[in-house]
Amino acid sequence: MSEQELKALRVRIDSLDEKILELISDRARCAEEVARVKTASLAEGEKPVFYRPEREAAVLKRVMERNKGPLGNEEMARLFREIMSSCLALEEPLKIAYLGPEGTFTQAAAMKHFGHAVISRPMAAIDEVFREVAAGAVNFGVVPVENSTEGAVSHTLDSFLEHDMVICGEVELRIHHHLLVGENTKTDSITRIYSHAQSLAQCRKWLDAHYPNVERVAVSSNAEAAKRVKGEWNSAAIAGDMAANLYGLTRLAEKIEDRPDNSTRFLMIGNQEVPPTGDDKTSIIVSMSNKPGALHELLVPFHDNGIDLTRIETRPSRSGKWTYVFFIDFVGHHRDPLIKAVLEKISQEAVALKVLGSYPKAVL
Ligand SMILES: O=C(O)C(=O)C[C@]1(C(=O)O)C=C[C@@H](O)C=C1
Repeated sequence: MSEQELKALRVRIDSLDEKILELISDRARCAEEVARVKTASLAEGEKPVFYRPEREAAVLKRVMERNKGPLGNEEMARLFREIMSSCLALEEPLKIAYLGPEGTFTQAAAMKHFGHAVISRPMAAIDEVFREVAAGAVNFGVVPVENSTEGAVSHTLDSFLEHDMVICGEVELRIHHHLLVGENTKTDSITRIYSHAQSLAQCRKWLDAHYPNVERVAVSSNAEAAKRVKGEWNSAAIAGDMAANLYGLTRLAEKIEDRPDNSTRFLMIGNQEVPPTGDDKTSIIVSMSNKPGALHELLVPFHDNGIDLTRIETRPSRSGKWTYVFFIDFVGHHRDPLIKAVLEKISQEAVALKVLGSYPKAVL
């Protein structure tokens, strides 16, 4: 390519950037107007609801449907995700609590869902995320709920039994783990590997093959593991890219998870009900009486009405020995007439039924 051609293309890019800049500013001004309209139409004592997950899902879907390339749909939606995040911040900067410390996959999930124009606060434990939301100190919380290799995150499920929360969104993240070391680590003298218990389990086979005699130490998070390694010469950590970059660690081995499709699903928790979008999921907790066929009775209405169950998990109820609750996710919104009828049928048989929330299926 000649210098001349390159120059001409850069002039074109500059002119396109100017147009994009103008359009983004126009859009931001529109969001400010939206905020004004939302605030003006309030009844006495009513608070404006700036964040609208159902609208955000619709905007991102529309972008993906209309995208003609060459950028891929996900890439384009990520750009719009950030534009919308900044527009919302003009209306009201969202406060988000997540399972910290900084550098966890949960933080990455929070950014993927809400974008970067939020005020985010790392919490030391899942229960603290729930408490922060319940206290109204933040608008939303982000917690991991299940991993495709290791299954349910029981702390999160148990926290739903103790707190009244509304699930308002979900996001899935591909989880890649690396073996990380610090500047001072003697790589042939590693005697200890730190990570979160779930991550150690997700890399079990790799560790058995490569470090069979090294002590595996479970700590509160992957980011905490990365932090510890910085100051020690004989240890390594298993963590992801965010933690590696944050603590300046080197990747001794990359993508060491046993399953290449290893993914974690995260939930957004808050106090806000989300209206139907036509492509939603619902999460419920049900407890049945301890009698033969109880689980069958619970599942029949879903089967009879052709409702797609996406997950079912059992946990001790914590209110009696050998009694259990079921966490069920299914496709549909609790306001859909068919789903309403199914939930009514189940509640006739159940000891208790609680709808944790209906929310748009993850777009990104
Ligand atoms: O449509 C709205 O209600 C808006 O507030 C605008 C907007 C946007 O930028 O598109 C911003 C925040 C909401 O969460 C959803 C959409």
